[in-house]
Amino acid sequence: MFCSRSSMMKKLLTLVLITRPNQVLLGMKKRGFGQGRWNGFGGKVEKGETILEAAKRELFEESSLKSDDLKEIGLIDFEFVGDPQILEVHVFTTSKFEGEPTESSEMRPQWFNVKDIPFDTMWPDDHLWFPLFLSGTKFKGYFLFEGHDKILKQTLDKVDSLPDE
Ligand SMILES: CNc1ncnc2c1ncn2[C@@H]1O[C@H](COP(=O)(O)OP(=O)(O)OP(=O)(O)O)[C@@H](O)[C@H]1O
Repeated sequence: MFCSRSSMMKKLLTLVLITRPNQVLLGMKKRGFGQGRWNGFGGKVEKGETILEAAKRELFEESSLKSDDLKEIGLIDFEFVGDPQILEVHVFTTSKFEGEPTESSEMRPQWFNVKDIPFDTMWPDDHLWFPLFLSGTKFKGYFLFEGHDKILKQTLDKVDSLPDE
């Protein structure tokens, strides 16, 4: 199979943010990448599935929620100094879902008021783009990290549409 240099260097990931009036559902990551931080639900896109399918699957695996209404709202590239692989994170949101948030081996879900989002215990990029997500504005971003706590470079732009739509 032919893989272009850019696709070889990219890892596709999903991130799903579930909302209800004035609240957002976050999960405390219990293990693996981003352990100890609140985040949306998501993970790696597996072979043979679309990005949207991966988003739905990870949402269900990590929170027990199902949704057929995920809308892509953001696209973020993350780069880490010393690592050639870019993480391409597709951010989805919906307020239409079924089920009760349930703790999984990976995530402990909790509703947060939008005025009370625990940015101090989240990835440092989140407080920069959450306002766009919360206001329903589509966005594209790029963040260069040194380690997991420091952003060295960033871009963040509002967009009218995202490539996969
Ligand atoms: C650097 N700044 C960041 N800011 C906000 N969110 C970030 C992030 N970097 C990664 N993310 C998200 O973190 C999850 C990791 O998922 P991750 O545990 O690696 O995937 P998956 O569940 O497939 O893993 P296992 O195969 O079980 O290890 C995934 O939603 C991804 O979008």
